[in-house]
Amino acid sequence: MIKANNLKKVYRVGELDLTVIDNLSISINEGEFISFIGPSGSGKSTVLNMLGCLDTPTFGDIEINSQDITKLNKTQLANFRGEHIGFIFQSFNLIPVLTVYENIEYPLIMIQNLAEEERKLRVEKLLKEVGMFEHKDKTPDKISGGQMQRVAIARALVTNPKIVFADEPTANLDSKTAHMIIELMKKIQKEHNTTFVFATHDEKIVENVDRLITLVDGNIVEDVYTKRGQHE
Ligand SMILES: Nc1ncnc2c1ncn2[C@@H]1O[C@H](COP(=O)(O)OP(=O)(O)OP(=O)(O)O)[C@@H](O)[C@H]1O
Repeated sequence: MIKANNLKKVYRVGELDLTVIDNLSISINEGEFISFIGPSGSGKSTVLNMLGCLDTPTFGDIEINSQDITKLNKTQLANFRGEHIGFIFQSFNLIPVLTVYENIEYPLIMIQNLAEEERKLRVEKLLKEVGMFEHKDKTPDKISGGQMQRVAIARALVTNPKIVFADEPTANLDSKTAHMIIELMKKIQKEHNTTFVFATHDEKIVENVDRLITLVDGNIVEDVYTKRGQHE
């Protein structure tokens, strides 16, 4: 489903070339619940952004659903991302002037040309799935952080992506809410066979994934299937 070969990412900082990812290769299978872990600055977000088509590698290639995305131009890449990939961020990134309903509907208007009735069906189904139907007409300032992340999850899923990337999705949530959000993502993974790829420091996510990939200084130093992944 995802195959990355010899990825390298170099940032130009002033006069210096800073190599933050160096010769990284990885395969991720359909339906995996997987996380990148590692110290701050080890390159987790950089890898997630490249695999998720938000950023491009300096060298190397990435294949997603048999498409080499490093061959696509900017517009093609944005379209590909809209069709195949969902993103969940630490800071939720909801649009403040739109209601909960409109935030979830937004990718369908922007990316997929769907009839209004089909949009309504999809948005309402997801509102129910993430437990936010009764809050659908509120703006983000009227709901809690956990509820905002539920909306962000629904927004990430509304285009029916096969892969969802989640960068520190629980970092701004209290422990109990974080737990509920992880359970919600696990449920979605099981029911839809959606691949979830996390970057996190959160032990609660680490305890729940099938596979853990440890990054240090932009390299994979460990790639293990957890007991949960082996037995289920
Ligand atoms: N746009 C950029 N320009 C220059 N350097 C960058 C840029 N983005 C990230 N870096 C550097 O790349 C390295 C990896 O950063 P990255 O955010 O991917 O790490 P991370 O493991 O996700 O860290 P954290 O756990 O703190 O979020 C860091 O040294 C960071 O300073």
